[in-house]
Amino acid sequence: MKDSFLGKRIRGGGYALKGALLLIRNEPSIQVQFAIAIVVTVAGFYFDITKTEWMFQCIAVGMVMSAEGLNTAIEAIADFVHPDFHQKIGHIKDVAAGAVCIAAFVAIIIGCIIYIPYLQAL
Ligand SMILES: Nc1ncnc2c1ncn2[C@@H]1O[C@H](COP(=O)(O)OP(=O)(O)OP(=O)(O)O)[C@@H](O)[C@H]1O
Repeated sequence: MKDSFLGKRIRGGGYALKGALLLIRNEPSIQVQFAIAIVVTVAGFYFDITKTEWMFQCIAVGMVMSAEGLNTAIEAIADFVHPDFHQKIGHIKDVAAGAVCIAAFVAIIIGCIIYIPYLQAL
């Protein structure tokens, strides 16, 4: 079982889960996004949003947190391979942060499309 196809997949899933927990425990930006995810989940139940809205909301939350996780990994690699100041490292980090910015911008638009009509109906 240990080195079987299924065993390797299960072990890989365990490492990935460990990585997700490490991000939530140690990364302030992920912690903020996790808190926002909880708030919008509560809002989703409060306003009784539709199944489609739940799907878009879940995709938006997953997209932002995944992008932030990858950004964190890229920053860690950049600092590991080149701990000193370097223009190229700055560019790499800016581009990685830019990806998070795009994901967050799209998530904000999705949030507005979902919740503005519910807020107007209050
Ligand atoms: N080694 C470096 N060389 C050149 N510029 C850097 C370097 N490290 C950081 N920078 C610049 O500073 C910005 C912030 O980098 P930093 O690694 O502090 O990211 P951060 O977004 O503050 O991440 P975190 O808050 O997760 O530590 C980068 O986007 C880049 O423009």
